[in-house]
Amino acid sequence: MPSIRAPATKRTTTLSVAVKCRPLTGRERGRDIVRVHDDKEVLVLDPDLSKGYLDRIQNRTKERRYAFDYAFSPKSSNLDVYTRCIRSTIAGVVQGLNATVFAYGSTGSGKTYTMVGIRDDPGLMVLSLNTIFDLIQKDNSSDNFEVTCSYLEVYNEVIYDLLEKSSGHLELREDPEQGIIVAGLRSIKVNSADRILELLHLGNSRRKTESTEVNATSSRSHAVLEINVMRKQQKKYPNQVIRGKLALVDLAGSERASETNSGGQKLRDGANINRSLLALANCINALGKQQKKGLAYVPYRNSKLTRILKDGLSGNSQTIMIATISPADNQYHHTVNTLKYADRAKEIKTHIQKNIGTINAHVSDYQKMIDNLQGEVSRLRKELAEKDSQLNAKPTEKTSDNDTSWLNSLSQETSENVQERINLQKALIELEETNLRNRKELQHLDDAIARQQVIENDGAVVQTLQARRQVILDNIRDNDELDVSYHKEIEENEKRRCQLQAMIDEAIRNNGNKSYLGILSQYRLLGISNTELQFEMAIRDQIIYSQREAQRNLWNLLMSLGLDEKHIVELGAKQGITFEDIQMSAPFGLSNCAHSPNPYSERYPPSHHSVLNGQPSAASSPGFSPQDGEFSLRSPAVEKRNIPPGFFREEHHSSYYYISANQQWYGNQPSSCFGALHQQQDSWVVNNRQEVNMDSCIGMGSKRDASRGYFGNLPADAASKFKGRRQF
Ligand SMILES: Nc1ncnc2c1ncn2[C@@H]1O[C@H](COP(=O)(O)OP(=O)(O)OP(=O)(O)O)[C@@H](O)[C@H]1O
Repeated sequence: MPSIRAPATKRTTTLSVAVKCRPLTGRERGRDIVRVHDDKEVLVLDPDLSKGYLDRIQNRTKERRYAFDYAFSPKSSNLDVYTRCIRSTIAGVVQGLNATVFAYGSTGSGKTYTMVGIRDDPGLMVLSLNTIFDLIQKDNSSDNFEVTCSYLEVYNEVIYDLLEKSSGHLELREDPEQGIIVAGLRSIKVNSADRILELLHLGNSRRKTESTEVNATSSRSHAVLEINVMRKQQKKYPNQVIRGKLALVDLAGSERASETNSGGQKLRDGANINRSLLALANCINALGKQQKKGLAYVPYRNSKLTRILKDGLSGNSQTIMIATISPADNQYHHTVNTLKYADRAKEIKTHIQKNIGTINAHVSDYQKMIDNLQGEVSRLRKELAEKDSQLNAKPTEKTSDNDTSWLNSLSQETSENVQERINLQKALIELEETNLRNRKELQHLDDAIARQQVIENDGAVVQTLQARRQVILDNIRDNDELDVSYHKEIEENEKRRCQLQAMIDEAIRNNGNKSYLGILSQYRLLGISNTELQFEMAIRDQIIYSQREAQRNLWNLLMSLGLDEKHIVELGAKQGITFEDIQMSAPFGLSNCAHSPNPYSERYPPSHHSVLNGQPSAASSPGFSPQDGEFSLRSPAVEKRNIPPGFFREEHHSSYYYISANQQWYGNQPSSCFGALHQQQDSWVVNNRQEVNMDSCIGMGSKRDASRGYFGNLPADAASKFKGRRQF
């Protein structure tokens, strides 16, 4: 009998930003221009000493002032940083939460010093590890713990395993359950902080560093240390596993070629470092914008670094950014630049939830359809492996070494070309998805404006709607530009594919060796079907991911309809579904719902539209529900009353089926801003108009929604558009 797990509650949290200013180093001759006030404020003075009082009051100086969650002066030690802004987060990792700490700043600003540290001032990596093992030792439950650790670097857009002596190139893979994973990365079981420190030192000795003008030991790669803590319960839920993950990231520093005085390989490294940091900065920008303006496309796919950091930037992670700066006057531009990004990062929201699973967490834990999809994935994988081995089969007639190496490099290039194509196509899908929702909202806004104008020509409501309309138009324009650039990249990719094909055709024409020709043409055919298979696998992974989210929504919906856990379990049993491991964790932000008349409001997950930490969330009002196509303005009075939020996916993508966030509860029945809700068969209706449909809550790509086919969570028009373009 299939069984599903009750989903853990998600909590929306804001990325914490700490700024750390290092002392002037012995190599620096400059003036100290950074001041830290009240442990939160950073003031950067104008490096030009000639500017006086008059310039200042006339706003002609380059003086800049910023406020952050935490700010540390050069006198602060790594332990100070750790105690104030990291330690409490680390405790969550042992309880099954994910956390990311990353240091961001220009070259020589103190990132490695902060993350790794020195003997007398151990860095955040060392301090965090000590805490994890301390907490495990002090834990007085009977739970079993297992700690594993991996350490990688991204150098020139290639991933290496720092725990392997001579690591090959590693690839990223998207797993529907775990998100982005690095295929083949070694994960070592460890029993003490000392053992991890040993591994850390070993890894650091393998890391690519160079001496530059700015920093004697400048890191040329981004390093990610990941610690996984698995907790197996012994008593209450013996088959339950809780997994926490801590990612500690030491980024390479941005630099100017003129400053680092580098050439050749160093210059190329610098360009690559800057490119990936630019990709990170673009993601930070887009995420910051998203919080202020709603849907904006976040270009994670533009670098390996941003793909690896995706969870830390917007997914399931409590994230802390440590922006490191130098106090020297000649670093003014770098310092202000770092602070600008740090300031934007303050807006970023992530959504954390406990990672609870079962020891036998397996596909069979999910509904039958997911089983089928998963089965198909393995079938395709097998087929792929078979085709790969056919490709590698030795030719009957011996080919020369030259031919073999030529074939190998051709094969390598073709597979890179294919991979790039898949990445671009996936990015396009996400982009189109965002745009479709934007256009749908625009359409509803136009309707709402027209309706409202009948009542009041240019009143406050119309103005708010129009302001929102402008924001959506801006987003659409930005996304369209991005769309054009992706299409250009696809054209380039296609050109290269044709060139590769022409090379093969040419070889076929010029080579008299029959079996060699056979291999070449077979290779070409298999290459094409390989691409198709990989693509189908990627799409299926996406569907599985959506299905799991749909299960969460189904659970939440049943809760919202007033059923308690017991009822849901009974209902599930009647349908042949077993709900197990019911672990709805303590509700978050309950204080905000304290006056809710709904007896079940405490179970509600937080939403974009809810009031968080006493602050209305940025995405609130006006409210738009793409699922039911409804647009509504909530009055401030409604906001203040902290209505129980509705249910919807919290990720910015794939949120087609969220349910109206405007429901309020009176007595035992939900109502909405549009009027009372009445239950009619399996859906709720508002004044006879369908509001919440069970089908739509069960989700996209469900059995009842077969028309979506492979394109699971894409609306049919996006899918058909995409299908039309699909030509490898
Ligand atoms: N808080 C600090 N106290 C004393 N010295 C520091 C401090 N922070 C950094 N330094 C010194 O500043 C120099 C540069 O630091 P570090 O190597 O950590 O910079 P980085 O940002 O990692 O640079 P890159 O991006 O080039 O790798 C080093 O000599 C380091 O010892």
